[in-house]
Amino acid sequence: MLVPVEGPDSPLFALEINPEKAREEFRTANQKHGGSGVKDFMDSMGLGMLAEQLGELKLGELLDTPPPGLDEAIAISKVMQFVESQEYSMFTRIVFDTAPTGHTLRLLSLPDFLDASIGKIMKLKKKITSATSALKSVFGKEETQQDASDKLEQLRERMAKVRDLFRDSETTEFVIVTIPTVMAVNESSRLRASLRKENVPVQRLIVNQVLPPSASDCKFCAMKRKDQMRALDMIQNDPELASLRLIQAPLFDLEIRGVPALKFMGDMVWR
Ligand SMILES: Nc1ncnc2c1ncn2[C@@H]1O[C@H](COP(=O)(O)OP(=O)(O)OP(=O)(O)O)[C@@H](O)[C@H]1O
Repeated sequence: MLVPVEGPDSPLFALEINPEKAREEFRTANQKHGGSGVKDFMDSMGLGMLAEQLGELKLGELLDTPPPGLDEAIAISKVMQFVESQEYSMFTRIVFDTAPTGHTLRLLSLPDFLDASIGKIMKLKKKITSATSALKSVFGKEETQQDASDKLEQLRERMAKVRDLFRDSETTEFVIVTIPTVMAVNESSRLRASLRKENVPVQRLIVNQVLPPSASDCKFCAMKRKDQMRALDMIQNDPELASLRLIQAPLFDLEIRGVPALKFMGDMVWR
């Protein structure tokens, strides 16, 4: 559910997406009208053999052990739902906080893969539907199996839109956020390379938690800062990252929590 962050008049809203729950919705729709429902129905008519053959198509299993990245796809699909809905047209900006790099990359390369997977699921579904509707027509049963197929088709259409939205530099920007360590910089470089391959627009790189120059005689701080400066140098010399607009965000001595703190930090980062 979309909730205002600061009370009723807040211009800032937040929403947590629970992919597991969304997947459950698909699974339930499938089970109700497809999977076991079909098998029971056919069993009751002495057609268990056919049901078993259909069972070998493992439709249920496809949803139980979804292809990698399906969770992210569903999350994005939910966001797309909001982008399309009139109710959400009041928003000027939608910030999508992605999962760690590996998931994000999977997500970006996913639409094509998923398109094929959904296509496969739907083909199987059609096979089952035509086999059972022949039987149903004999008994005059009108139950439809549209629900699950419709949801999959919807998911597929949304994925296509997401694919386009992510690549539209007029409306979308992918902001990479990293920290000044060698490992994080290397990871960000790989991320940028992958985003480039996928034609996703990137302009800015935020380096968070940069230690301010030490005013005191803190040896640890001086060492740490030197270490961070090395990572920052790496960014300047990295073929993937050097061309990006670099924004440094200092490490604050307090944990950034709550709207006033976030606003304070935001004002510094987005000057
Ligand atoms: N510059 C900063 N100064 C002080 N605290 C910070 C700073 N940046 C982040 N933090 C704190 O570090 C913690 C983790 O931050 P955040 O949730 O932004 O990280 P994240 O990388 O997005 O995490 P995840 O990968 O789990 O989403 C939070 O408690 C946040 O307040």
